[in-house]
Amino acid sequence: QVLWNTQLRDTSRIPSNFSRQERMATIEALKGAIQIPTVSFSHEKSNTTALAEFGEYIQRVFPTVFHTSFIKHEVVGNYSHLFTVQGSDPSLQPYLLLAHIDVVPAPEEGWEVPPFSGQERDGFIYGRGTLDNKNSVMAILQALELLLLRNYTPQRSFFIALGHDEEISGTDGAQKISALLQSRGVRLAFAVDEGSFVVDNFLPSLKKPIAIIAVSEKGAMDLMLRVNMTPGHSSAPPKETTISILSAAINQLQQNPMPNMFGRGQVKTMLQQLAGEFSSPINIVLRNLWLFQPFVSRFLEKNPITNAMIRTTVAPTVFQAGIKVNVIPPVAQAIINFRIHPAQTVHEVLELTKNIVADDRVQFHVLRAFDPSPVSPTDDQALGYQLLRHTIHAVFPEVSVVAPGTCIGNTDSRHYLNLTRGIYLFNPVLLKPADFRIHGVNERISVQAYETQVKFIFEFIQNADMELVGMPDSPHQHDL
Ligand SMILES: CCCCCCCC/C=C\CCCCCCCC(=O)N[C@@H](Cc1ccccc1)C(=O)O
Ligand SMILES: [Zn+2]
Ligand SMILES: [Zn+2]
Repeated sequence: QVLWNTQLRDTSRIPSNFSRQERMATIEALKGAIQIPTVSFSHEKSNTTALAEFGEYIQRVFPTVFHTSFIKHEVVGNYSHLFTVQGSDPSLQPYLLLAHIDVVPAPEEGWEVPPFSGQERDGFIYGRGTLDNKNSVMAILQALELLLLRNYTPQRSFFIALGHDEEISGTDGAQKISALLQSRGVRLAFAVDEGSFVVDNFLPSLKKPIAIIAVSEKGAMDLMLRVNMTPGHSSAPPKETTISILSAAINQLQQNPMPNMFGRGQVKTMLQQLAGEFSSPINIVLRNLWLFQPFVSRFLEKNPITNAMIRTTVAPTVFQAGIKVNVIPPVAQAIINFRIHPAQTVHEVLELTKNIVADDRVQFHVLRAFDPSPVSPTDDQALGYQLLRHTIHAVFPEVSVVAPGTCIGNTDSRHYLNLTRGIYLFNPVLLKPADFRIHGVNERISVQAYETQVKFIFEFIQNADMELVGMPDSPHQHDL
């Protein structure tokens, strides 16, 4: 167990108490950020005007961050932002806080308020980006602004990287920032990005909120399936057409899911650590997975999020075929989006897919693919994990267990694997099942949850300066 020195090195810890005026300004700043429609539509199309406006907006809202002598601000890839916060103790390895300023499109249908209005209703701020991921962009800068206004000077250096194209790959933003840091010889102690939450009532028999820190992220593959045939007159159709052959291939994939990998990823460890949080008899079941593993793994398949944690998922997302009502279509093609379980590889999933489809008339074209990310350490020496765990317990006293998990989506963080093996995906936001609206309609964050996120980062930055007894870079180890 890591021991925490109860005192800060210089005993000048700043309490996370904010005035009413500061809290109001914090909420208004987030609303203003939501109102700038920084939408990434595709590689070819993003709202660059909004991305540029967002850069000006953060300068206006966080003047102290931009005018502090030990903070350097750089624009990378035209619209991404890198902040270098120089700490006073060069013996401490720096860390990185990540977030992204772009959002997915939000057609107005189904929204209770316009998606880029940032309106507040019943204690919630609504809008595209309130959870993914302007909350993090704004909370990081807000917490730093508030610390600087209280004359905070960090001991451990850190970087803040705000990508502008996470929703379409991160190749112009995160990838370029990462290359820039690498060219400067930076090695990071750890990085923290979006990708998991504090969840309440996520499973019916969980008694209290739990915090899941994702320590690995799934791989991905966009696979195009294509069928070609000689076109003909629809009045005399052949027994099978390009559309029916392709549909049958997709149906095969839906009827034959990828194998259940429970026991070969983070989920088993996560459930074992959470066992005590469940009421009886589930706690008994989870304490005896040697016996109940088959039952538990089948249970997890029933919920789309837990199912995604235990297997490679297969989602047909694009289907194109047909050129005219009376022409047998010459081509039918579909894109299948796979999210690859950490215990599998792109190669394995591709081979499995070909075997499941088992039809030579279907061609396979890999459009984009990457393997799952390596599992980040969670042991006593893992500074990033321990700092998050400690800060979670301090800021979310209602959370009794912090457990490692797997991120079912992808984040900018994979572009930083060249700088650290300690990548932790955690958004310090408490979510109830009704608030899982990322990429959906009526995305929202409660005012309280956002204020807590700012408080969390305010505490986290200070905790990163705290003396961790037994950590490799503790400069005071010789005192022990
Ligand atoms: C007992 C079980 C507890 C489980 C708790 C689970 C809590 C977390 C659940 C879900 C969190 C999902 C977060 C996903 C973040 C993904 C961010 C994102 O949308 N990224 C895009 C990136 C991308 C990828 C490919 C093409 C374009 C963009 C994505 O993954 O689609
Ligand atoms: Zn995101
Ligand atoms: Zn997203």
